[in-house]
Amino acid sequence: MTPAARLQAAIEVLDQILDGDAAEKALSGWSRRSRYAGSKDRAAVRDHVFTALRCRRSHAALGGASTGRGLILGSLREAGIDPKSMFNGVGYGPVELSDEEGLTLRTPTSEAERLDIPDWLWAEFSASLGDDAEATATALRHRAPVHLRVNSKRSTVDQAIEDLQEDGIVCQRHAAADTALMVTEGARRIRNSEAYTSGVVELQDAASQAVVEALPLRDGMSVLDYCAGGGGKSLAMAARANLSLFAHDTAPRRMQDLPIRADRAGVNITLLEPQHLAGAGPFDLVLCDAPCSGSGSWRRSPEGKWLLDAVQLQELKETQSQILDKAANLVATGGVLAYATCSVIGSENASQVRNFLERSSEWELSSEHSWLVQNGTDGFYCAVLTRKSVDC
Ligand SMILES: C[S@@+](CC[C@H](N)C(=O)[O-])C[C@H]1O[C@@H](n2cnc3c(N)ncnc32)[C@H](O)[C@@H]1O
Repeated sequence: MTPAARLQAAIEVLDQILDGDAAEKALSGWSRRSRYAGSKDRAAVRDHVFTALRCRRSHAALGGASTGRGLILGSLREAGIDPKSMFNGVGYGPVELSDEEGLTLRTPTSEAERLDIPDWLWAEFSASLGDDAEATATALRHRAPVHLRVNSKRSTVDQAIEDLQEDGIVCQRHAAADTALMVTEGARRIRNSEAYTSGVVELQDAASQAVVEALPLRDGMSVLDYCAGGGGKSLAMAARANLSLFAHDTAPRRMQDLPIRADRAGVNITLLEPQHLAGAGPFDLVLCDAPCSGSGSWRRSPEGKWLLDAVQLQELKETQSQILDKAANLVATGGVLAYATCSVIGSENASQVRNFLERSSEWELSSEHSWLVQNGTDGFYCAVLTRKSVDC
């Protein structure tokens, strides 16, 4: 496919997404219909689509319309490419620019529009991040790096780097966590590599790994991953110590791949169905990787940025505080409750923990950590709380 034909394909996929389809569904539908497209074409179309979704507001302004065509036009203008070189009706590329499209060049007017944050959230986003708000929003407009976690049950970091190199995947250590690697070349080969299929590495953002590093895990502890989802944190915890480890999620089907992943990693994780939670515990440590706005990972899932609204954010905060209360009851005296989100919004993070501490006097804050997107990871927050001993 020519570069212009790839843009036209992205326009069609974006129109489907703007009509309500999920990005992955629209992209896989296009791939199925486009047998002529090679792997480089698919990757390029995907990149165009995700760039447009990350920068949806500013590119719509620059392109004059919130349509696939407007977004792609806006992205060319931001990149300093003359749109007429692509929108020229040649081959399978986009048809020529109309007079109106040729003229439209509205630069974003507000901070929120320029930085691609929804208006309703801008005040809270900027208050939460203070001087870091602009850098965070800017980082969220760009593609996320690919990170791997080296499974210390299977290998060392140096050995994993060598193994990956043999499969054409070049990595370097990431400063955020001692198990974290950043992939600099060959990311598309990961899933077929020997290191991945044999459980030496897992795909996981470095901040997710850092959250697990911040937990005081020791051999012999009983641990519950209360919001386990696909089990990324469970697997990372299992690799750090010999634990009696349980995974729970209110939607157990989200954990369906966890047994296979645990097998590949050579670790044991027991799935705990919601109906068995009441009789379980107490645990030495409970991790709540709570459902949240996902604002720290919007560069990976940019649709979330535009789908979230104020009502949903409020509902998420209510769920977060209920989760804290329920999970706290499962922790043994002297044990640890860890609360984490991939959000950069203060009311989902430190404020939740402050409110919890105000209503639960037997808890104290042991440590608090946050990771910023502009430092090369997803945005994350984690608080580690300790249940005071009875005689305190
Ligand atoms: C941020 S995701 C977890 C990601 C996962 N820990 C990982 O590292 O891959 C949050 C999870 O919380 C679950 N969840 C939502 N409400 C819950 C609740 N009230 N109790 C337990 N889990 C809940 C969701 O189904 C979702 O899988």
